[in-house]
Amino acid sequence: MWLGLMIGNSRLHWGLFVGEGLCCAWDTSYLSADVVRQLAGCRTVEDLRSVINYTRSFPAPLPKGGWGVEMCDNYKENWDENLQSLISPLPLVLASVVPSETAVWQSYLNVRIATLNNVPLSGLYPTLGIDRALALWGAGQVWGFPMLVIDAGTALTFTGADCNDNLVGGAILPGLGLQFATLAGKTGQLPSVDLPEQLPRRYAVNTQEAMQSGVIYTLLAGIKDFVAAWWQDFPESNVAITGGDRTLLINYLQSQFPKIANSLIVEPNLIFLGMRSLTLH
Ligand SMILES: Nc1ncnc2c1ncn2[C@@H]1O[C@H](COP(=O)(O)OP(=O)(O)O)[C@@H](O)[C@H]1O
Ligand SMILES: CC(C)(COP(=O)(O)O)[C@@H](O)C(=O)NCCC(=O)O
Ligand SMILES: [K+]
Repeated sequence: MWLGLMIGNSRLHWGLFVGEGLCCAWDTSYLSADVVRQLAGCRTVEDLRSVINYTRSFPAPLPKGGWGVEMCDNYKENWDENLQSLISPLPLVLASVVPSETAVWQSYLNVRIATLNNVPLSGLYPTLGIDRALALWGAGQVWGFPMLVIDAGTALTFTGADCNDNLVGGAILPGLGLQFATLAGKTGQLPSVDLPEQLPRRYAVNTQEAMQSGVIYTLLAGIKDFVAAWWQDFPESNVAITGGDRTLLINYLQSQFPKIANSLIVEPNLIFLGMRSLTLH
């Protein structure tokens, strides 16, 4: 058993694995050095449960048809045994795009840091985000290359590889939350605005809806353009979407560009699908 941890710019993403089987995944906020020490002392899954201030129920097995289901079933059968048999500290594979948060984990004794060198894609440039490389590798492993990954996280990224598992490249822009936060934070009169569940009307007659319209319609047009351009070059390619805003974005896309929405693979755990097949744990 081992833990996968992806440190993103908004929060921590966790996966609990048995071998290459992903048993459950959840998110938390950043943890203090003190909690990291407690985590290292966990001897059972129950300990883990009490130490990590999880935001979703844990352990929440992945939905049927999820990843490593065979492993999970096997794991559930032996649940009691597994509760007793945690190696302590539990092996941790850590990937991070936030160096200041990585430092907090240096005290954890059983940690391996995943780097670009561990990702079997070619043509990676040295400063590429490890989250982007892992998500692309994970998606390509499951659905094949060529592949384009859209990660709707703090930043929104496009990352694509061709049929030779070679990075073609991609793009980075502010994610949905960041766009709204920037508007509210860097102007004198614009308010904080929540992301609407549904696509707002395009022509707004109040400030909040005008901000929602501007950010969302422009982002949707951008996504459409990137995906269309990718399909021109790689007509047979799958396109996968992940990240904390994926569900909202799919809802909006469904209203505005249903063809694109229906052709996207929506998968919250792309990074862990990439992490599970690295040969470092
Ligand atoms: N509980 C939450 N905490 C933070 N962001 C959340 C949460 N639930 C949904 N989100 C959305 O997820 C986005 C961040 O995506 P995520 O993939 O978690 O980021 P990162 O990987 O960069 O840490 C935010 O823009 C926000 O709109
Ligand atoms: C682009 C990112 C900020 C995305 O981070 P996230 O929104 O997932 O937290 C991260 O992948 C990163 O810091 N990348 C380094 C630059 C690059 O990928 O070219
Ligand atoms: K991300």
